[in-house]
Amino acid sequence: MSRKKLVAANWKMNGSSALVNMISTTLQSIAPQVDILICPPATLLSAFPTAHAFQLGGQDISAHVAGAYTGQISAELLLAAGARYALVGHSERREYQFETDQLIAAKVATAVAAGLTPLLCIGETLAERQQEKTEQVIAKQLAAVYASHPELLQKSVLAYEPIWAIGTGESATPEQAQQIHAFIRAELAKYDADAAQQVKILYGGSVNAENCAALFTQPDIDGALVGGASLKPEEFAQICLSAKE
Ligand SMILES: O=C[C@H](O)COP(=O)(O)O
Repeated sequence: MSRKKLVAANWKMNGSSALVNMISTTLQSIAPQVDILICPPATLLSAFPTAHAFQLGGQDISAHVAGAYTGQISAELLLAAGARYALVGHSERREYQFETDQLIAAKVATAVAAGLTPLLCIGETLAERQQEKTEQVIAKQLAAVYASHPELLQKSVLAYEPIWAIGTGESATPEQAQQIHAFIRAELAKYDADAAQQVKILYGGSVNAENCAALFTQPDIDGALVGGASLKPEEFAQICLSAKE
């Protein structure tokens, strides 16, 4: 099964209109050759030029459709601002905003119902890895979303982000990542065997221009979710080019 690679940028709480312009210019010639997604802070979504060959995404989405939810951003608002994807369940939201598996499942369903592609993030902490609980943790995170709603899988993209590798400079090795990606795909096959073969599973955690090529050669790694390196247009462009088939 060949899956086209997707390289996604998560700017987190960084960025500026100057970076929007720089990245748009830098990616102009690259974007048609590889699937690229930029997830800037929501306030910058509308700053992107309307004609661009990459996709835009939100970094989060409300589980609610509309209403009195101060500070939250609905799927409809994201769509109106040009987004076609939304990150859901990033570990920083699970940790700092206390997001539960149940809330994350509701957000995935809300995104799909509105026509946004959810990019669901999963992964284990260092302590969980050291206690050999990685597979158990990931199986639970996946089951929370797909066990009762397997139809959501064919509309999803996933990202495996070991929390110990995020922003630390210590990426998982290609072999470590591949092992977990294969496990994720096997778990997903329990819910929808066809969709499990087609779903893109990105790797995230200290991806940079040096380590991306080796990660992209692994059979179950379908791209990357890039944090820090996505704020450097030239380096991000190199990562995107490495993903070219
Ligand atoms: O969403 C992106 C991930 O958290 C990875 O961040 P990083 O590339 O800075 O480690």
